Amino acid sequence: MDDTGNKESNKLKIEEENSDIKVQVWKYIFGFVEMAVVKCAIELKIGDVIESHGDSMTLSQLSSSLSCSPLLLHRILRFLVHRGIFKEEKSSKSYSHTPMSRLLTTTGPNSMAPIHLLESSPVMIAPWHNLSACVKANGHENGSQPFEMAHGMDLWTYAAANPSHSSLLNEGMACFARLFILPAVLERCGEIFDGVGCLVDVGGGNGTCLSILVKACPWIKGINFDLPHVVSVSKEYEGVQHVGGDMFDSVPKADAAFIMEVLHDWDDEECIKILRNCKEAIPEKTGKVIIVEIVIDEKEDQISKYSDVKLRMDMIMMAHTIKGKERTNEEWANLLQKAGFSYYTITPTTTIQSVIQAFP
Ligand SMILES: C[S@@+](CC[C@H](N)C(=O)[O-])C[C@H]1O[C@@H](n2cnc3c(N)ncnc32)[C@H](O)[C@@H]1O
Ligand SMILES: COc1ccc(-c2cc(=O)c3c(O)c(O)c(O)cc3o2)cc1
Repeated sequence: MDDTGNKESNKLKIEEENSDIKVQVWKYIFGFVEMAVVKCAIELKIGDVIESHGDSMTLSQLSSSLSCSPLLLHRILRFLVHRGIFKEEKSSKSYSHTPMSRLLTTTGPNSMAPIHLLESSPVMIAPWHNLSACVKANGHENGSQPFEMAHGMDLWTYAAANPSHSSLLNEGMACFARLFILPAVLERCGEIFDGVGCLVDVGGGNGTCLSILVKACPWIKGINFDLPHVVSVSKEYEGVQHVGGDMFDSVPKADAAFIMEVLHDWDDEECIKILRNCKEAIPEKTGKVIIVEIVIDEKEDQISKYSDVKLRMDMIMMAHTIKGKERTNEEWANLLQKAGFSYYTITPTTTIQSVIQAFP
């Protein structure tokens, strides 16, 4: 092809790429719209009403049940149906559930509402506005945290001072444990709990995780260890003892320690302190620390369908803690070595987290 031909084909390629970019750019500019409209659907209880109706519902049935504008409701449902949240049956002009919309009911074992309402709450959105300032400020010593800039204290201090937010946080985390992580851990590596008589869940939240584990592994006696303001309002579960304390001081003794989605909230120095206290709590010869956390994919051949959400979680840690982060295999190895563990294994699961077992 002569020069003119090359120039023309390059011009076409750039135009094609540009037209694609001109479409892709909107998801960054208006990315918040999906979160906000799903939040609206949850607060309207659209999913709950369709579920309790037991079948599909027409727009007028829905709008009268929800006491809301049929015109606005139609436009919200049109937006949601377009992305597979609810289904419109053209013949009967009615709406029914899809697997994704079932996650948006406000109650029941499949509800993701608590974590969505947590992430979309003003308390958790506010820190994002401080991100760039904190990224700059942390270029030097003692930079501030986005959450602290927004609320005057860190996430956990705020939760201790605001019981309603603490409940939203704990219910949200429990959602993830119940719906995603525990099923994935038990499916892929349930044998890690064989022979464990007493298991302490460090930073276990409201005990949901242990309540599921002791049902699946009835030989386990669970100790749910978290801050006093968390365990003091936690529901009682058979086989689970709630213990309040500070993981930076000490961890209750057990055959094995379990710590899920906690270490990523903290920097290396704080993680080493927590891990050393976990190591102190277990038998030197037979004990282990079971860590459930994201392992960031570094190499091209590790990239998976979960790679994007893992990086999103790393950004959430930056916005909510600045000190916390998701870690790569190498970073986990470095942390565990500094905390005095002799060896570790990493087992991927069928969700975004992996199971890291650390042995004294
Ligand atoms: C992100 S949540 C994870 C909860 C639970 N492991 C899960 O995955 O659902 C982190 C937990 O660490 C707890 N936590 C924070 N600081 C703590 C401390 N100093 N001692 C004990 N627990 C703490 C919080 O109260 C919260 O329940
Ligand atoms: C799919 O499994 C999960 C996804 C996300 C999370 C999760 C863990 C956290 O620790 C966490 C957090 O600390 C936080 O401040 C936040 O806003 C969200 C969040 O999500 C767990 C499991």
